[in-house]
Amino acid sequence: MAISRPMLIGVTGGSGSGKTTVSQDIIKRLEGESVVMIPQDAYYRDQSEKSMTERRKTNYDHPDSLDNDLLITQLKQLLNREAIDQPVYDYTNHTRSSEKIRVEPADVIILEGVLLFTESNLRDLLDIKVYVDTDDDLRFIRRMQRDIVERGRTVDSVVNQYLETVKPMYHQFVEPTKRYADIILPEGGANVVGIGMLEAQIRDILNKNKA
Ligand SMILES: Nc1ncnc2c1ncn2[C@@H]1O[C@H](COP(=O)(O)OP(=O)(O)O)[C@@H](O)[C@H]1O
Ligand SMILES: Nc1ccn([C@@H]2O[C@H](COP(=O)(O)O)[C@@H](O)[C@H]2O)c(=O)n1
Repeated sequence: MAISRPMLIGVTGGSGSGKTTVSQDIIKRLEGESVVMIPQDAYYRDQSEKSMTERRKTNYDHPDSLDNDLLITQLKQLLNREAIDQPVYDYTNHTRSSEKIRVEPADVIILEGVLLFTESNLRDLLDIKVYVDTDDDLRFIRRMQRDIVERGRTVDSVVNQYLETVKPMYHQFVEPTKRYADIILPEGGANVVGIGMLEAQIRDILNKNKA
């Protein structure tokens, strides 16, 4: 039985904090329930008109780099139980790919991304706000390993980007939004107790809405 209104959970925190890991763990724990995950990264602006040199200079940790209007429109569609055609982001080429993913509505929508709580229009849609809080050094190490293996980056490019934009923007735009969180989850995916409590809260809301 579907619940009356889908539940929207926002999982934010710095790059490499474990947002994706936590979100995937929640989805695994909620097996059998109707759950979908939306990455905010899919809504980075299209830059196909720009040269590769220009794309490399973009500040991807500033709120203006994201098309939050499209994200909010599509979230409202999912909340109204309408399917969406979600954009797909290509990190190697720093732009949207030509593909789109059809996402069907679900009872639980997990939205994860670095800049979820900066804009009140987006924040106000979230039923549960989670901030994954992981030390800067761990986040940097994890990002370095991941970006080289999965996002086509070099050691130099990861280090330069981190010092020029990722770190200063984190302290300017991301970390201050911790105060909006309902739940602060230290250590991300390793925090089984915290994730278990989040799972219990989601199940509680689901069961109340099904009754
Ligand atoms: N607790 C952890 N211990 C070790 N590695 C982790 C842990 N959590 C996440 N990672 C790894 O760190 C990288 C970044 O994690 P991810 O969940 O993608 O972070 P985010 O979505 O916040 O950028 C991934 O390669 C992931 O496998
Ligand atoms: N072309 C791009 C677009 C984004 N990024 C970085 O992605 C980070 C957010 O994703 P996480 O999975 O790490 O949360 C963000 O910090 C951007 O710097 C990029 O490097 N290139």
